[in-house]
Amino acid sequence: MIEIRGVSKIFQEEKAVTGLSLTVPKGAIYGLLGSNGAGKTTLLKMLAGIYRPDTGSVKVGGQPVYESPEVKRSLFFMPDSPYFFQQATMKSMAEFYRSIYTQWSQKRYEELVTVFRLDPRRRLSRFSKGMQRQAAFLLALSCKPDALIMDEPIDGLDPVMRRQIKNLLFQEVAERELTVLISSHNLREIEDLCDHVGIMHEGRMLVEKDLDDLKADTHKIQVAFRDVRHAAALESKLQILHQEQRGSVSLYIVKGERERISQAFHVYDPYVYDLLPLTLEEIFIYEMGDAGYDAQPIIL
Ligand SMILES: Nc1ncnc2c1ncn2[C@@H]1O[C@H](COP(=O)(O)OP(=O)(O)OP(=O)(O)O)[C@@H](O)[C@H]1O
Repeated sequence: MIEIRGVSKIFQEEKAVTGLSLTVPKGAIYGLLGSNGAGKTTLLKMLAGIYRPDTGSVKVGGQPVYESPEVKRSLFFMPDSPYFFQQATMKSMAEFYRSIYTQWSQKRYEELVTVFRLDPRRRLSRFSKGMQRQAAFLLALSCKPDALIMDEPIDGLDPVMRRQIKNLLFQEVAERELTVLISSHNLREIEDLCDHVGIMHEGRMLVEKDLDDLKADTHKIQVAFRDVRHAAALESKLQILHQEQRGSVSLYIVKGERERISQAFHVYDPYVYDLLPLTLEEIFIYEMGDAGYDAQPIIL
């Protein structure tokens, strides 16, 4: 559905995105993670047809986005702060979107107005930040796009609304194979929502995987050896993302196949060996550390 191939974007001297490729299959929910300034918003704006890529191609349904108004009408882009016209109400924004999106569903709009309990005649500028977010979702879903592209969409929503919106997204994906691309720093949200994840850093894609595969590929291991000198030998055999000592127990974050890792450790006959589940937040921090983007101590 979404195919980005070798895309680059430079602003003045600033390389925002460099030779990046990404694929999102139809009906998938893809989470785009990355450090601040990694190029996520720039990538989303190229995908939405707002920026023209300097090199490479951005296609949706096989058609290039930037050149095609028709393809743009099949997408809905939600920027990190919702944009509405001055003086606009939800009703007037609905009229605007209805005139642009041929797939607009008035029935869906009315259903959603009832669910969200927002007054369609009230000025959007008088809504709270969270209510504006809700209004943006409501309008986006009423447009019935084939792909929904969202930059930091969860910010400012209360937990009940988050669950509500998550359920609505799942429903759209299950019923009509909506394709979703979300950029977020909220890893817990991404973990709950997404089936594919990409991690960006300095304009490039560091890792791109199925979330289950990503978790299956990175492991947290607690181990204690009878002879501590064994630890050094392991470094040449395994891709260790992180290691720390907690008394006599060592904690390792290791990339690779579970069985192979277990075999490598068991050569040294550890008296403790536990494989523990890893959260997406841990994977993110260790992957970024591996790319040289470590959390430095900031207490001065
Ligand atoms: N319009 C612009 N003009 C000049 N430089 C820009 C512009 N937009 C983005 N950049 C630069 O491109 C790089 C990537 O920015 P971008 O906003 O895409 O990152 P991001 O991953 O969305 O960051 P964050 O997570 O902090 O929101 C940054 O170095 C930024 O300064």
